[in-house]
Amino acid sequence: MICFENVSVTYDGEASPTLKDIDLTVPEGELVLLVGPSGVGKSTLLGAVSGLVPHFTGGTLHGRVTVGGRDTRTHPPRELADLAGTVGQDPLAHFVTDTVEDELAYGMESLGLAPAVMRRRVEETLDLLGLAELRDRPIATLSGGQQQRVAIGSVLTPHPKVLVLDEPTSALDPSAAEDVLAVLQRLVHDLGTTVLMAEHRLERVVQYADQVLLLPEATMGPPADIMALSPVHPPVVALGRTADWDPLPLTVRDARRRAAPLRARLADQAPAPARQAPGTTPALTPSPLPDVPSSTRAGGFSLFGRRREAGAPGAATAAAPDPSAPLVSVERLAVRRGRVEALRRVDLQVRAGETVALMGRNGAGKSTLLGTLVGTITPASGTVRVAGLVPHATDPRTLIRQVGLVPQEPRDLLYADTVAAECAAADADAGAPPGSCRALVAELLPGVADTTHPRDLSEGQRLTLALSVVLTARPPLLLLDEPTRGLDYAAKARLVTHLRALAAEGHAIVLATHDVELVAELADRVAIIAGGEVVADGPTAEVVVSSPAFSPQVAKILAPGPWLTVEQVEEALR
Ligand SMILES: Nc1ncnc2c1ncn2[C@@H]1O[C@H](COP(=O)(O)OP(=O)(O)OP(=O)(O)O)[C@@H](O)[C@H]1O
Ligand SMILES: Nc1ncnc2c1ncn2[C@@H]1O[C@H](COP(=O)(O)OP(=O)(O)OP(=O)(O)O)[C@@H](O)[C@H]1O
Repeated sequence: MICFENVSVTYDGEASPTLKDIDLTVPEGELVLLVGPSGVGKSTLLGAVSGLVPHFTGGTLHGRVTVGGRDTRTHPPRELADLAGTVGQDPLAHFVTDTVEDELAYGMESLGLAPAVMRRRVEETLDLLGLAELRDRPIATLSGGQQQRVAIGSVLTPHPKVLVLDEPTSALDPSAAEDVLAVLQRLVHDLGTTVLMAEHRLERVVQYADQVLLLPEATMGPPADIMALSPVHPPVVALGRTADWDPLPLTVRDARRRAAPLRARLADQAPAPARQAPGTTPALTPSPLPDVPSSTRAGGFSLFGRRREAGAPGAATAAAPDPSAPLVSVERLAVRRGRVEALRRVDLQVRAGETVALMGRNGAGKSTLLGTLVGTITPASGTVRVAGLVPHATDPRTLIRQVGLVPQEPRDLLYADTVAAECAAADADAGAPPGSCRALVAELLPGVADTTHPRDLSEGQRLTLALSVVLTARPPLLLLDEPTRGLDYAAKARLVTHLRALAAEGHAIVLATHDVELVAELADRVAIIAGGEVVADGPTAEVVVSSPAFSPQVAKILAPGPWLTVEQVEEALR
């Protein structure tokens, strides 16, 4: 159904091709999973199928890509719309209408489907993707995960023969991801739809794949064969490799069947805490917490995406911190966003050196809570204090000394024309030695070019740049909203090492994430938010294992043992 014949893609200004001599065939009615390290060219390959590469991205494509027999070089994306539905990494770029219901109907309207058919499919899709309550909502007011569901729903309604999906579950909560994958599997099995999907969180998807395509080699084969050699693989495969299980399990169920001897070996041991020893320094030499920068960044944006009032004097002064007091103190917090009561009766305390994960369904209120901590969202009632300051009433230049946010959309933080310029501005803002931010980018994700425009970076590269900009400022409180989209497992591991080291130095970290594996590796505590309220708050090991949706794979495989990560098991077996 999809054919690549000797395909190479070279972006303008690049010396070497991003994709080189790719030959492959995706058969009709199969779900093929595209995997590979961050920045290897997965989105480029998907873009060549949907026709976005090179029609919209620029660059040169050599060779031939056909979808259902149509050559994507001579058929621009609109001439493929009846055949292939595409969801890219940025749902906002995808939307053409303003409300959820209109967006679900739009693709069918352009294809001229009968109104009765359109009505039925919109209703079906609203139910399938849990969007019924949001049907009249303006898309701009939805949470990140809610937007991603709408983007997926809008390509499902026209029933295309081919679906091209770029990290379709990256902003979804674990159960929403399962729902979406179950829908895709049903389309593949019942309607013979062909799905080509790139995804980093293989623990969510690998069991649904008929074949896996690994870049940069462009090797394609059965999932177990490819996972045996792939540098990117989910924890279940890493555990299988550690325990020498053959054949390699791809699902928790398969692994549990083999795990009895391993469980017995581990029975009298306790996991080492998944933390770096205190005093271990991060790869970058720590600089003192920055003073208020005298320069403002070009465009006047602060590190948390708010326009600075140039020259405005500080509205509040930082009180000398009391070391015994929590760095973050939230009491009886309520927040309204339009008609929505996004948070109510929220209490949360975070101390210096603690890492707290906020988890919960899409739309639960996680980003809203981070927004109140960084002062971009004003409470309706209750109190929020960060280092003794009231964030929404504090001058950004004062607050920036205490708190930095990597937003869910890293683009919101980036405005320079090149990676190098972005990093230089971050160093200047933070008062850090020149080169600090650039060194951090290189440490977290090697291979990012200095001269690339942040717009042209891959998803993982762009997130790494945004993370580096904020981490360079080294604020006492670090807020990270879904900090692993687009990151491969190795980049995630390096980020975890860096964040652990910062926590060991006394920085507090609050992250909102659906990445249960990251939480298992990193967080001391987990707070689960549901319907705007904190419904659980406790040590990671206790909270995540009490809910299958938030449990990492290792915990499920080795239950009732207390193990959360492959790293802990490896250490115990040494
Ligand atoms: N329009 C463009 N112009 C120039 N370079 C580009 C453009 N789009 C992508 N690139 C570069 O091509 C490389 C591959 O990017 P691509 O987005 O295809 O990677 P990816 O495998 O999807 O990454 P991720 O896993 O982070 O999403 C990256 O180095 C990126 O900087
Ligand atoms: N500007 C807005 N106007 C109205 N409602 C909004 C607005 N922004 C967010 N909301 C609503 O507030 C609620 C909380 O949204 P929030 O973004 O905090 O959720 P979240 O837990 O971060 O979700 P996700 O996991 O999908 O990112 C959701 O119901 C969302 O639809």
